[in-house]
Formats: sequence, structure tokens, C-alpha cells
Amino acid sequence: MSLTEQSVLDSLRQYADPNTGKDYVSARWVKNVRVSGADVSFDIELGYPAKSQIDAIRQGVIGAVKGVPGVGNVSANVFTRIVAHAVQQGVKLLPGVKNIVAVASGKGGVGKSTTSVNLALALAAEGATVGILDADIYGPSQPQMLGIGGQQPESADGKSMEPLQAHGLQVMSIGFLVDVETPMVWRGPMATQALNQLLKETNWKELDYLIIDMPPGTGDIQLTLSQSVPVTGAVIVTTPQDIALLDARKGLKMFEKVGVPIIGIVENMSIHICSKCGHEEHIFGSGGGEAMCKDYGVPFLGALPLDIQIRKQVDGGVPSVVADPEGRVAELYKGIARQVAIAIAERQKDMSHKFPSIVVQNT
Ligand SMILES: Nc1ncnc2c1ncn2[C@@H]1O[C@H](COP(=O)(O)OP(=O)(O)OP(=O)(O)O)[C@@H](O)[C@H]1O
Repeated sequence: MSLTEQSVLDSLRQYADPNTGKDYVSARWVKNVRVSGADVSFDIELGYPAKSQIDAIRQGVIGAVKGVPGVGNVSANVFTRIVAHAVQQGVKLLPGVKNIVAVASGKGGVGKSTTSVNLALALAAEGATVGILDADIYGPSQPQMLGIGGQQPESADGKSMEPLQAHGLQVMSIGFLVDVETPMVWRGPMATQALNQLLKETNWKELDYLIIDMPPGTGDIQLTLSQSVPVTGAVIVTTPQDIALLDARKGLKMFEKVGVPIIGIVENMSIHICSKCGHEEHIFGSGGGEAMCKDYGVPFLGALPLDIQIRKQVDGGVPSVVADPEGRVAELYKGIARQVAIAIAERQKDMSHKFPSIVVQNT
């Protein structure tokens, strides 16, 4: 086989991405192949953040092309470019935000906020620009979980707000604006208006992903939000308890109803490991989350143990992914984040900017 662009592409088909299992030629992530004499260079444009894996991927693709007879020097430029993907029909993307992931739960207290913040931090750790919007009107906990409680956003023009910064994330929370100690009684329209304002009047800066920590439950507020916010996909958090699973099913149906794809389900507090003797116990039952995923044909993203460190770290303002980045729990969150990013990368890209907006005018 002589050295041509085609023979380079054929050799690259032999290398499967370590996360998607697919080759980059089929994914159309190979760009700018150049053959000059015996030397070859090309770009691999990953659709998901992979800072910790870029070197290994570069070695892998170079190795694949080195197998072509007659090849000399091979150089590969591997980088990530995250683009905006399609959202519900008729809903416009937000300026400065490429992809929105709604993290929801059918009921409160299952660990939705803990999962949201660790997911956001895991995406950021892999090199993405990430924001988190705490829309949990019933118990805004992100300011405390990120160690920035008591702070307030600044506004230069009196109309829009600057997000706060914590552990590399851009952060906005309903908790910055209301007194967390005296929870307000939110009526539906008031809550959705406040949350929409919070989302749209924050100066998000070039976000690859915005994680929204949704209010728990599946009532009117949640339904209106999932209809009006441009969501790329939803992650549902549940515990293995029957009652939580039942509520999670309602959450799943709510998103389906409004045309938001479900990225997958995270099972939290899945297994308790005794910190003294290491004994493992399924306090809330076992296998429920996975069974639910099978029933509904949605991916099971992973399970987090009921672990005192998770609680201590997040409640102390330094979530596990930052507190112990190489630890077992951080690895679990990173695995979930990777699946979320890949699911988004594989979705249809946003094409709305390619079409002119049609304005009907009476002249
Ligand atoms: N896997 C876990 N192991 C131990 N503690 C956890 C775990 N996940 C969450 N927690 C703790 O459980 C409590 C509730 O978690 P969190 O606030 O994330 O739940 P939530 O679903 O967002 O609740 P709500 O919707 O009511 O605000 C927190 O104190 C948190 O630290």
C-alpha cells in the first residue's frame, strides 16, 4: 500500500477512541491530513473534554499511522473543540452557553446538588469551561457546597450580573439573591420568572457546559423550566429506594414530554461501605436504578456509594472531585462526566444559527 491520504485514513480506522469505542474517521473528527513525501500530519478534533487522555490518544493515533508501510515522521495535533448541540424545537440557545445539562430528581434529598457540583467540577478538570446554575429554589445549596456562601454577584450595568467564581466554575445561585435562612414561598409563575431571569441575565462567559441544579420534583415549576430553558440533555439522580425510583420515573417522563433527551440516570447512595470494617451493605435496596434504565432504554451512568467523605467534603465547600481528585469517588464522578460529555458530543449539532430568523412584518 503506497502512502496516500486514503491510506492514512484507513490506518486511523484501526484505532478506537478509548471512551466512545468508535474510530475518528467515522466520527469525522480527523481533520487536515497532510502527506508530504514520507511524512504525515493530521489533527484529531475531539468533541468532548479529555485533558487527562490527550497524550495517550496522541500516542495511539500516531502508532496506528506508523503501521503504514513507507511512512516517515508522523505528527498528530489532538485537541478538544466543544460545539453547541440541538435543544428542544422552538427554544433559542443562550448567548455564551453552548450546552445545558439539567440535573433533576423526582424528589428532594437524593443528592442532586452533590451530583451536579461534582459533575461540573469533573468536566472542568478535563479542560472544559463550565458554569453551574443553582435553580433549587427550595434549598439553594451551591453557594455553601462551593465555599462561597454569603457572597453576592456584582452588576456593572444594573441589568445583568457577573457569575461568581469557585474552583474554576462560573456560579450563579438563587441563594445569592434570597435569604437562605428564611425560605420564600414560591408560587409557580414567580419562581419560573426568577429562574429565567437568573439564567438569562447572568453574563456567562464562553461556557462549553452549563449544569443546572434543578428544583427537585416534577410539578409546574419544573415542567415550565424544562420547556423554556434550552436544554441539551437531562441527567436524573435517584437513590435505590422504591419511592425515589418511582419519582425518578416521573422525572423521566416529564423530560420526554417536552422533548428533552435523557442523557442517563445516576444512582446515588447506592451502597454503604462501613468506614470501620469495610462491610458493604445495600441500605436502600440494590439494582433499582439499573433496572429502571433497562425498562426505559436509557443509559445507566453510574452509582455513587453512601460515603461520609462525600458528605463532609461537599458540605465543607470543597466537593470530592476537588478535595481528592485522584480518589475513588472522584474517579466515579469523572466517569459519569465523561459519559455525559460523550452523549452530548454524539447528539445532533445546533444548526439554528445557519438559518435566518423569519420576521413577519405588517407594512
Ligand atoms: N453519596 C453520598 N454519600 C453521603 N452523603 C451524601 C451523598 N450524596 C449526598 N449526600 C449528602 O446528603 C445531603 C443531601 O444532598 P443534596 O443536597 O445533594 O441533595 P438534593 O437532592 O440536592 O436535595 P434537595 O433537592 O432537597 O436540595 C447533603 O448533606 C449531602 O452532603
